[in-house]
Amino acid sequence: MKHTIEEMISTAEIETMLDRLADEINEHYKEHKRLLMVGLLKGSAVFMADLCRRIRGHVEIDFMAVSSYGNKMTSSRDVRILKDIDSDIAGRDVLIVEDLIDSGNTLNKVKEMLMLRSPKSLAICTLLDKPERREVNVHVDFIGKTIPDEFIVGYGIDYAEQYRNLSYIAKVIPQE
Ligand SMILES: O=P(O)(O)OC[C@H]1O[C@H](OP(=O)(O)OP(=O)(O)O)[C@H](O)[C@@H]1O
Ligand code: HPA
Ligand SMILES: [Mg+2]
Repeated sequence: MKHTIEEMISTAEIETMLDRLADEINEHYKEHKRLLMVGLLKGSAVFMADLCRRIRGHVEIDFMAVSSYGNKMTSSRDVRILKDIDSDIAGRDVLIVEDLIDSGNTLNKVKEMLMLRSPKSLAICTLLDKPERREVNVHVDFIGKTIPDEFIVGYGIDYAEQYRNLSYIAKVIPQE
């Protein structure tokens, strides 16, 4: 699809969001023993790298790969688990780190799967939330920013695998 992109959230604004989210997470988990941060590949890789370095105490990171969008702009609702986490999460405090919640299908599926493994707690942190697009309800504990219904890219988030390397977040504008 022919398109252009337009900056929506600057690098400086992302930094401010990261600092605030880290403050909230550090406060929430101040008594924790071994927090496990679970990122959903590939979109959350950049966010995870920046967020985990702001979290204090014993922190472990792990990744899961799930994909529902492929090269399209709408959720297939068929959320496929491509790679599972390596860690045993029974009895652990687990924080899912996600770049973006759109329809909610991805996180709904991941949360359901991880809950079956009896974590001590399971919370969700997302950099961006698009509530207008929700198809299934998911409780989100930490939100960087609520955004309108635009297809976005950058800072780890792609359109057809492009733009993950941008240091800012942009919206995609389709062209004739
Ligand atoms: O709330 P949803 O409608 O499920 O959409 C959100 C998910 O979609 C994108 O991932 P995608 O499946 O494109 O994989 P990627 O992270 O590898 O880009 C994004 O990174 C979220 O994980
Ligand atoms: O806005 C988006 N951009 C990129 N990937 C996505 N997956 C769900 N929503 C989006
Ligand atoms: Mg994607």
